[in-house]
Amino acid sequence: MSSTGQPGTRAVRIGSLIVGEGPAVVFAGRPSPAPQADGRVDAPPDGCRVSLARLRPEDRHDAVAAARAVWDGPLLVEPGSADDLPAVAAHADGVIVSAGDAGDAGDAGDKALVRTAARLGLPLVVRRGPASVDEWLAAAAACLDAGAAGVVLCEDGVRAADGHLSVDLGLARAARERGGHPVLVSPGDDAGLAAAVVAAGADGLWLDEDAPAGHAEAAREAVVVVGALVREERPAGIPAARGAIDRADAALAVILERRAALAGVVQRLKPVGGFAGRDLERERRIVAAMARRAPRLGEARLAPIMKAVIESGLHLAEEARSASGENGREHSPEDRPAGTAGAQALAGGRQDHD
Ligand SMILES: C=C(O[C@@H]1C=C(C(=O)O)C=C[C@H]1O)C(=O)O
Repeated sequence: MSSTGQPGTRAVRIGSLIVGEGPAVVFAGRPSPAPQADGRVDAPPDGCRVSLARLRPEDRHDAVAAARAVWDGPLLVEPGSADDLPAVAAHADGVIVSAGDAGDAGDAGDKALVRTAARLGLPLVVRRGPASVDEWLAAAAACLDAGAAGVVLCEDGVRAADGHLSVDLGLARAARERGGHPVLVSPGDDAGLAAAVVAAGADGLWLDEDAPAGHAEAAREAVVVVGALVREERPAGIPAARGAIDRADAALAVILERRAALAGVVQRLKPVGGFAGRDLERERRIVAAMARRAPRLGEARLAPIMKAVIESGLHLAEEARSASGENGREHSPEDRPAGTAGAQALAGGRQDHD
């Protein structure tokens, strides 16, 4: 955000959410306050999304109103026809349209729908479908010409006859670069692609409306951890800077947990493990290597940090060893470096919550 608190040119506001700068975002499907089978309620996504085309026309207004009744956060709605626009205007924070409808190839009715939607004073999210990058960007330009309050592109991929969804991250990246608009990617219901989406430079993703419970939360974890590593953030105030620090710390926690597990493996394999087998020359080389990637901190500041990190790992290994008897090889919890949600997110794995 700029120093005035307004989003920059790439960023688009959807309700209370800024898309395009700051953290990457996750839109889930229809909002649902329902707890899961184990009584757990998922952490809320950043936004929700309702598509009306697959509902009967007479049910659509109520569907949008029902979504708004249970969800006061950012809400995107995809109208099925111009008749749905009053409900969209009353409740939505953004309108989803198709590049094929907005661009030159759209038929008169579809183009009229997009033009009317653009005049609602809301941002438009333009799905690519089978359009080329040129057609996609031309559709985005047409939406802005028609009065849209900002445009977000969404790479929603192409579904083959066998049901397989092909999402083109390279194309999404090229369109973001060329068009200057934020880009979302829709990886179907596969939260395991969330890390790749953010690593490719997209500003967020949306999941299928029927994605299983827990997938939005898993996608969010991946987006936070990977986003902390790859997204440039220029926070303008203390709350934004603290938010960015929280995301960096989330990634740090995942790495620290993983590192402790790996150091524990070495303790069990070395002839003399734990504090008794400490290797200070190896520790010095670790700090020197890290200083090349963290030159502002440098060796002098990294050394005490890594001393604390290494000693925590040694304490953990010694505790695990005494808890599991003589050799410490059985039942060691640190044998499972991929056991946390964050680590699974980094690995692009799915979260199963059933
Ligand atoms: C892991 C080892 O044991 C100790 C812990 C280290 C670490 O956490 O990186 C490094 C050196 C040793 O003091 C090792 O020898 O590599």
